[in-house]
Amino acid sequence: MTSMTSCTTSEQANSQSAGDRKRSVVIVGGGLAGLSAADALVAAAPGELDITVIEAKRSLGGRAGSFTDPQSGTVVDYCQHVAMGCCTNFIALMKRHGLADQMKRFDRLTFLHPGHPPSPFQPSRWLPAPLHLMSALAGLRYLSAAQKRQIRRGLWKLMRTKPAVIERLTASQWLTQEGQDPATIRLFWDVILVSALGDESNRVSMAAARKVFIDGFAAARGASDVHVPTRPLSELIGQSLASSIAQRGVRLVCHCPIDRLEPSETSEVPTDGMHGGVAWSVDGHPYRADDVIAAVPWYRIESLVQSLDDSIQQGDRSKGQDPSVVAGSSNDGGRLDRWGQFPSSPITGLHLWTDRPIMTLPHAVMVGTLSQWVFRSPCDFDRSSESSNDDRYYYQVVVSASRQTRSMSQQDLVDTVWAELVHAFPAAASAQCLAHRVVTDPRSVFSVTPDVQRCRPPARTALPWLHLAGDWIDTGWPATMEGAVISGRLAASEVLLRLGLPPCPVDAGLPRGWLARRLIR
Ligand SMILES: Cc1cc2nc3c(=O)[nH]c(=O)nc-3n(C[C@H](O)[C@H](O)[C@H](O)COP(=O)(O)OP(=O)(O)OC[C@H]3O[C@@H](n4cnc5c(N)ncnc54)[C@H](O)[C@@H]3O)c2cc1C
Repeated sequence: MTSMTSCTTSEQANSQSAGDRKRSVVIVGGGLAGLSAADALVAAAPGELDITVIEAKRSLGGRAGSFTDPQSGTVVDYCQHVAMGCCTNFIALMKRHGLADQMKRFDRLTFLHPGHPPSPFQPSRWLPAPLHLMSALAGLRYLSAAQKRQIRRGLWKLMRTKPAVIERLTASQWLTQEGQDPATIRLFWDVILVSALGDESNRVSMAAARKVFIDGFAAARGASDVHVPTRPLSELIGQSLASSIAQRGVRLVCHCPIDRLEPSETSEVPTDGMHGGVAWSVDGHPYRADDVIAAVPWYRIESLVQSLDDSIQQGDRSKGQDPSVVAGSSNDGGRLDRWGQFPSSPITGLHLWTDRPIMTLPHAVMVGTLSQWVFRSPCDFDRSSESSNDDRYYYQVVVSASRQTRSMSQQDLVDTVWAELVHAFPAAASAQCLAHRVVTDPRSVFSVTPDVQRCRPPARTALPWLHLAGDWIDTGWPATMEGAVISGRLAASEVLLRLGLPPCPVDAGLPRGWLARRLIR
């Protein structure tokens, strides 16, 4: 990509003379949050800002990335990502950059339980939300009539319950309290929650769970559609999205880890009486800017801002503000040591290459098995497997909150998953698994526990020049591409407010249907 530079060739980042100097913004971290912040800034103040995104790795996109399989040379995602229809800010970002057609939308899922025939799950396109879910729920053949009644009762109660009432409870506490039996929790609520929140119902906050079921299913038709990338994420986000943002005038610097952030002590960053900041690269290069957005994961932020800890704690920017909305004020949300300690949850992607096709469905949700989702090669959706000329067929099985796999050998894991696939897809019985690769990121996502939910900071910090982005800040969303994109827009808004410009809007989601507006509190 021509618009990207590496650390050593990026001296021009600070080279403008004072006279023609534009106000500068450095964004540390080139994942979706950092790219979204750059996109929002360049759109809100075209030509007015000197924007640089600095990324530690050789490529952009962060966790939404891919690797090259050394055996076949094919590029596959570390882990399959999907967005739901309710992820309107992420989808809008892709649309703005002409990439929406590279995500394929599915309004029908298939649930597979080993003891039952396949269950299609397709919400009605005609009934108003939330009634549109009823026929889909009725079609889940592995649930008994009594379990479906329990689920309908639970969903009804959830619609009538305000998030504040349940924010201190875990999902399993609330579900048990509301009379959901363990089998119903395991076969229905957990199936959705573990894949949407990346963690189990006995850990995640019920308020986060409510968001999944209300915003992701009940509030609007189309909210539960899944959008699946048809190209590897490294191409879609790391290259196409990043290039498009660069073409609008954003400088991208890769392979340049930032060591620490400091306030600027020099007049090189003349400001409105407020100092800017300096992002120091590990090789000692200073990137000075009026505003710095730290768009790194929760487990990296502490080391970056360590030297600022005191000033963040003592900053007086919160004067006149609600203390609960300013990171660095004395509430829990401002405790730097808390952010770094957010618990994480692992997700495992099991990549399998077979000698023949094993499934014709594009993807399926697997229930009551170690495997949770299986995807056919997303690049293959528009071709039937039978007509593909490739001599190997690629599948990915995803296991979220995969702590239980830690005690399994890789071979045991592959054997277990393969046996589950053979049971679910008879064609797999005659197929040979030619190669496999297991990729587990132990810090895939932060766990949205009730404690974490209370401590997530806003984009604004007590230091006027420093703003936070990343899926872990307080966006109201769990660790998702949507949360990352919103966080970037919130951080960009802080920069714009300092410039006296209006903040950039955050899309509030799909409009609720008339009945949903009446029923959902
Ligand atoms: C296995 C897995 C499966 C997932 N599945 C889904 C899914 O299906 N749907 C969904 O919506 N979301 C999914 N997610 C979550 C989604 O990937 C993340 O929420 C999102 O990508 C986070 O973006 P981010 O920019 O906040 O953080 P990141 O992507 O982590 O980006 C942060 C960037 O900062 C860089 N960085 C860190 N330290 C420094 C430094 N010192 N200097 C410079 N740069 C630095 C990192 O290299 C990285 O590129 C999944 C995540 C994982 C890991």
